[in-house]
Amino acid sequence: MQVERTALPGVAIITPRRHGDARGFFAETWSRRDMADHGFDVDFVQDNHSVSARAGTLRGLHYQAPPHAQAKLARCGRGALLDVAVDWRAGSPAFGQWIAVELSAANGRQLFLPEGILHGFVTRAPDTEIVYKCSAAYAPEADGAIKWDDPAFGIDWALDGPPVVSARDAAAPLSADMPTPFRFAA
Ligand SMILES: Cc1cn([C@H]2C[C@H](O)[C@@H](COP(=O)(O)OP(=O)(O)O[C@H]3O[C@@H](C)C(=O)[C@@H](O)[C@H]3O)O2)c(=O)[nH]c1=O
Repeated sequence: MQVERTALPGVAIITPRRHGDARGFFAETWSRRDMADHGFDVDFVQDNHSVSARAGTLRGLHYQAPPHAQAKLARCGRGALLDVAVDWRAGSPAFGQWIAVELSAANGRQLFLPEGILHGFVTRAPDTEIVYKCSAAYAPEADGAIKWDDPAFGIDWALDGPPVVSARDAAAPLSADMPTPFRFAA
């Protein structure tokens, strides 16, 4: 697998090797051994799968607060999406910075997010599917969201028009009104 570090410490683009043949391809989409060899020591306990019917559907920016914080490994099983990570760890050299990576069924890329990173994405094609591994179980009482268009972050979602968002995401607070519960650990 190929590992590309990003400007956010601990956030990486992972591209598994695809073994192509006349039938198609084979890929290991998650290997604990290979991830550990690259310095990612993470123990996933839950897999999530969502499908968004319309292109321009935006989910985020989401987190689970400690002690239920989640590292995630996301990939796109069908269609294409722009995956966004925002560093929300107090004391991080990249605090408040964001990156966006195109994940698609075609490019096979994955995005690894450590704890303390806000996660969101916008779909680029109808019926786009995302699957992601999480290092902590769902804990509704710790589930949180920050407004996707928070001016403190200034994320360029490259939208054509207003996105499709959930009622919860439309009403999410700004980061200025929600102190981060995360601390950066180098
Ligand atoms: C996240 C989650 C939701 N649910 C339920 C709660 C709710 O009834 C329904 C839909 O939840 P949501 O609207 O929060 O789904 P969604 O907006 O897709 O939330 C997800 O967004 C992306 C960006 C993430 O990073 C995820 O961690 C998660 O927060 O599913 C679970 O049962 N388990 C879970 O782990």
